[in-house]
Amino acid sequence: MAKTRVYELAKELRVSNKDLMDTMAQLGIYTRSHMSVLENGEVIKIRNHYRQMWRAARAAKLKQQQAAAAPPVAEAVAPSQPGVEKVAATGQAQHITEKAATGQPRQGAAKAAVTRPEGGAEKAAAITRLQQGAEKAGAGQPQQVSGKAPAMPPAEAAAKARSEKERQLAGVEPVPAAAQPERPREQEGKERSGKQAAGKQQSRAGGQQAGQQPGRAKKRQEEGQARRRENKGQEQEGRRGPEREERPARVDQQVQVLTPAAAQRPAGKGAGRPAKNKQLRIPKPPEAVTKDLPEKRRDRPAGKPAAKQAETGRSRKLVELEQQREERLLRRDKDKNKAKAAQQEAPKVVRRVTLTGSITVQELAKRIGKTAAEVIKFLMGQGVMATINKELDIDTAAIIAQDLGAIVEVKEEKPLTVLEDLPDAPETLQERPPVVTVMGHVDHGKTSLLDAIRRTNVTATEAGGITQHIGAYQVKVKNRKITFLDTPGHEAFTAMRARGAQATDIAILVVAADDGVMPQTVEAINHAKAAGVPIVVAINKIDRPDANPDRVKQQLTEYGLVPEEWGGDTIMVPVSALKKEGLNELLEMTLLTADMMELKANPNRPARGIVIEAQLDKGRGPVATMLVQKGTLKVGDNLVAGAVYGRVRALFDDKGERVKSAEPSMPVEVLGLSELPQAGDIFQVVEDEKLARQIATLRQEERRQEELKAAGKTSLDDLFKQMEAGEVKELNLVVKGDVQGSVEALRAALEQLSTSEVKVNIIHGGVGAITETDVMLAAASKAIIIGFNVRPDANARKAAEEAGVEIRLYRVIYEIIDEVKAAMTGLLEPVKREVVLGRAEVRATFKVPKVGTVAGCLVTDGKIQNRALARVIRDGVVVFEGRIDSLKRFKDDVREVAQGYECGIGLEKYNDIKEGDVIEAYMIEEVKREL
Ligand SMILES: Nc1nc2c(ncn2[C@@H]2O[C@H](COP(=O)(O)OP(=O)(O)OP(=O)(O)O)[C@@H](O)[C@H]2O)c(=O)[nH]1
Repeated sequence: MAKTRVYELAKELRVSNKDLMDTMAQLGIYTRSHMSVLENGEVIKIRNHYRQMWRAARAAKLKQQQAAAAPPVAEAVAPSQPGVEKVAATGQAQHITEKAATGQPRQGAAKAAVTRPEGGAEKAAAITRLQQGAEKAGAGQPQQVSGKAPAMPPAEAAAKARSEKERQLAGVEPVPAAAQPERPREQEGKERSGKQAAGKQQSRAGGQQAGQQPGRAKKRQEEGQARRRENKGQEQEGRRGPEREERPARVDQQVQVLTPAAAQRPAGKGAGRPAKNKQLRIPKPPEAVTKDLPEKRRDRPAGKPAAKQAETGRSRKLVELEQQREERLLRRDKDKNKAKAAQQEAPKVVRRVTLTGSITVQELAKRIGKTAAEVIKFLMGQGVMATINKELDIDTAAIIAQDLGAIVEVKEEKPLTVLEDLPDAPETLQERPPVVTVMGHVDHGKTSLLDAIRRTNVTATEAGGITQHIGAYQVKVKNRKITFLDTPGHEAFTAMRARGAQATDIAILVVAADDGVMPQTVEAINHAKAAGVPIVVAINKIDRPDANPDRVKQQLTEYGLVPEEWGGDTIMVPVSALKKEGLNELLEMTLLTADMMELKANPNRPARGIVIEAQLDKGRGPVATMLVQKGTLKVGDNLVAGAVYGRVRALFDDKGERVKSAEPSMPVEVLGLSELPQAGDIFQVVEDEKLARQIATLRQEERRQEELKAAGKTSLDDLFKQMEAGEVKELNLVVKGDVQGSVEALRAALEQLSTSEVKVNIIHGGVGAITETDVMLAAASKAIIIGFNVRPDANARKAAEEAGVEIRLYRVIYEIIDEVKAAMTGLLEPVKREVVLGRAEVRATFKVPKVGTVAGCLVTDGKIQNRALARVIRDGVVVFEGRIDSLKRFKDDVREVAQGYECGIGLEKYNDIKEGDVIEAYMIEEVKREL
């Protein structure tokens, strides 16, 4: 579709470019110049605006005209419709009389000037002639007619119509058809008094007589010629069939019954006509006509049969036939008008439409209660060619719907992948069990404690103990439940947090009373703190002779955990998992903490929760352990879990028993998923499987895209950019060092770098190599790992790569401080980037004395430069990195060899080159950092 430029639209709307651009600005459409291209929606909006302005102006003018035209409309006559004029022209004086008496249309006169500008001159002349003819025919006193209300000469009428049109276009109030109000009165008077208005034949005879009168012959001849010209065109139209006759009916708004004046019509041939023929049609206001009728129809002159008859002097028979035909058509018009009036009387239904995105023509039509054809027609009117299946953008659709009479509400559609977690009304919330995770240093007794709790509180009633089926279970304490996530360590914890999910309400930190606070204890504290989860400390192994709970308490204060008895707010319970001592107290304290947290959920809603773990079962397919957080999960529910979907086929509780539903905080094993979800994925019940599948598919695609990007994580290099963009307000760091002293020093120095814009947060500091756990914590907290004199182990490196966590390694403490500082101020050193120059494939190898092994190569890609950095790649693995030592073409040393040429390459201090290896030449380029 062709684009519309501002100046084109200005031309079309007949306004200046500046005026148009001013109006556009009012409409909120801004363009640079008159050459700017406008969107279709904008063009429609502007056109509609102008159209509305014009309508308003016309309506105002019409009102003024009506107000100015006293005496009442009933006395005015100015037949505006082709049918009316036609009847009059055939000499049917009584028609004119009736119409004049019912007062049709001064409006019509104005309309003739307004809406039929082109034909205005001719029409004015025709009207004048018709009136003359009618008067003569009716009264038989032409002298009186001409004396009282001299007919406007055609030229004058044409000029008048033209000036009327010009005024209209110029926005000047047109003068109401000044000469016309007098005529109807005359006609009416004459026709009422004179019995001469007896019928068509008489009037025709009158016309003929008048034509024979001496002195008038010339005038009649002129008029006859003018009429011939008009009627020629009309005759052609007449041949197009009844369609033409129907047109006035389309314009009509209502049908008026016979007026008293018409009822008193004298007897004659016309009197024998059915009463329905005397019904008058009131035309629509001019603007409606202008809108509804195409230009060519509006321009059409009228009065065909009268002129035709007068001109050709056809036989009476013919005229009668014609008259009958007209009557038939008028009857049809009347029926149509009746139906139309009935339609118009019916209450108008205004549709309310909510648009959420693009929509097809067909769908829009359906929504606004129109036919597709109506919408297409509207679009065509705006210069937009559309098919039924054309997709309309939301703005265009809104404009169309509004213009076609609907009330439109536009709502942007949320991406389908995001399932909104609707908040529950406070009154729907009910208390739910707390979800607890046990954390602590290795061998401090996490597993023993979980076991002891389970055995004392779950198995007590069941002989022979219980086999735990899933990675979570519930225990009962004083008729209240506590849910334990059986995932010792931080893996599940951090994995979940990395996905933005938080399953845990409370963390139980296990510290062995004989061992005290250890590195993983600190890690656990930092994890819990980063997640904002309250900690209940279980000081374990108090049965041990060397147990020293107070020392543990003392150590914990260093990490901000101060026991209640020392004035702090951390609950610390001495326990022995081995001896099952203090367990109830620990559980009670846990419940107390939960009470303070007021953990509530609405069980009466579609379930939502977290995937705790998932595995593929040979017989049962994907099996996921899920923790319901809100609502109740039921068998048969359709759900989406991360990027997978499914329908709950069966539910099993922590004892492996089949259940029908799972309430908030209940862990449950779910069967029926399409694939394996990931730990930490959020699951949500949706209405139907189709929607679930749709969301899951979109999420899969989204995840793929995210993996490709692997960006979005904080990195020191673009820290400043992220700070500027307001994306980063806190710089989270995980600091690992070789000794505790350096870690502490680093922590203090880095924290001091905090500014008003960015706070430096050391979320974890520890001694030893960078581990996978560090990476997981960093990933969950969007942190950067700083390694001082330590290196990441293989797993950590891999995990960091996968999670997109940045690990920065240093050997000098000041370097760390300087770099973080520089990153925060956007002044980091230029980035070094590798640029590959080219590749060469080794086709043969030669041993050259004193030089070593030389590779005979073909440059397959780019170029190879002498002394360039190079690496040898064998089966996709880099086996050597160094520099090109020699480069020869035949026996000559060359600086570079281009693609497609053979060459000999010698590598610096590397002779183990083999046939099939690829030598990649590259250089390191310094790229200036962009702020
Ligand atoms: N004396 C005594 N020993 C305990 C107690 N709790 C655990 N242990 C012992 O401590 C050792 C480690 O206990 P676990 O429960 O495996 O400790 P953990 O923290 O789960 O260890 P990881 O699973 O390796 O992280 C075992 O030999 C337990 O028997 C206790 O309360 N008293």
